[in-house]
Amino acid sequence: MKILVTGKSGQVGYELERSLQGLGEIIALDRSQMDLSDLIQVRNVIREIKPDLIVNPAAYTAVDKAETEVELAMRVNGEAPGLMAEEAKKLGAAIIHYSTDYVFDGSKTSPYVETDPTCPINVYGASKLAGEQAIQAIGVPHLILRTSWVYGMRGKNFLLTVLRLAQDRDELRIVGDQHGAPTWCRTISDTTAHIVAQAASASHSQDWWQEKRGLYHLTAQGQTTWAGFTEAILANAVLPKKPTVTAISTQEYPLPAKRPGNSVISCEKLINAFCGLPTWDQALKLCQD
Ligand SMILES: NC(=O)C1=CN([C@@H]2O[C@H](COP(=O)(O)OP(=O)(O)OC[C@H]3O[C@@H](n4cnc5c(N)ncnc54)[C@H](OP(=O)(O)O)[C@@H]3O)[C@@H](O)[C@H]2O)C=CC1
Ligand SMILES: Cc1cn([C@H]2C[C@H](O)[C@@H](COP(=O)(O)OP(=O)(O)O[C@H]3O[C@@H](C)C(=O)[C@@H](O)[C@H]3O)O2)c(=O)[nH]c1=O
Repeated sequence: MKILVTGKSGQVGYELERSLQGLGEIIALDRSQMDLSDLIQVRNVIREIKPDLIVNPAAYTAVDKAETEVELAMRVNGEAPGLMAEEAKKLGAAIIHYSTDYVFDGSKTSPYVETDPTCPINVYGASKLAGEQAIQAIGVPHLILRTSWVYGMRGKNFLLTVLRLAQDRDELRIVGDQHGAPTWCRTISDTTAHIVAQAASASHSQDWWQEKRGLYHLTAQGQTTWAGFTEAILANAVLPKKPTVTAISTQEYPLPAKRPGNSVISCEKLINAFCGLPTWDQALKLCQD
């Protein structure tokens, strides 16, 4: 099986290249080899490689910048996934795509399930929702995996921001009224590999995709706030001196893009269909080990 992975320098893309080893011929590309803002290039690269499966973690993820780069965010997150799905369909291939908790407005008081209505409150969320809908409209075998608050030991993420700020600050003032599940990028890549292995070992691949295709939530289990996440990061870290953490309200940390208050998404559907998931604090410890 030939597997095309996009965005190989990103957090999830980097881990996917490792997690998918042994499941087929992995062709992992970075932005310079396949730029999702160049739809003609995307089409040509897919036609040249002719993958059996496209795994697409590449995305425009700069949440605040997206508010002013609307057209670019929409092309990369909204249009390119639809084009990839279209090309996959022509090849008889399947596509696995990632989306976000930011497709919701965060007003629900319990975890969001896959059938809950979406209502993004920022451009990034709207662009990711457009990508989901574009794939769903094509009628190709697909999995859309919505995740949240992704971190790892490389790239740009909240964990590394906290460790950097901790070096020269006595106090970290962090939002404590947004709730979600921090998710290690390796949890996402390993779970994806588990699913791909299951699909590959099915006696009738088409029946497997027919049965399993669709939208799933994939995050670590349990929930916290950004302030709670910060406390846990600092507790695991070995530092000469640790700053105190003060939980503040969203209004006290104004940013260009709005964030949902409740970002917790239920993973029951994925757990029942595929495999279990670690709790966010277990995974964080492993990541920081
Ligand atoms: N990060 C998070 O907190 C969350 C992410 N997600 C989703 O999970 C998926 C994986 O995210 P994650 O790995 O964390 O994201 P990262 O920001 O770590 O990586 C994104 C990757 O996409 C690449 N990329 C950006 N623009 C383009 C482009 N025009 N063409 C090709 N590649 C491009 C980046 O390239 P370069 O390295 O050159 O910049 C980078 O390698 C995405 O779909 C994201 O929307 C969902 C919830 C939370
Ligand atoms: C650095 C810092 C951030 N914050 C707040 C701002 C924000 O509400 C929260 C998280 O900040 P960030 O800007 O890192 O997070 P953000 O970019 O909003 O993260 C999101 O990224 C996209 C890609 C997703 O899909 C989401 O699931 C989510 O992970 O922490 C503080 O309160 N104090 C601080 O010192």
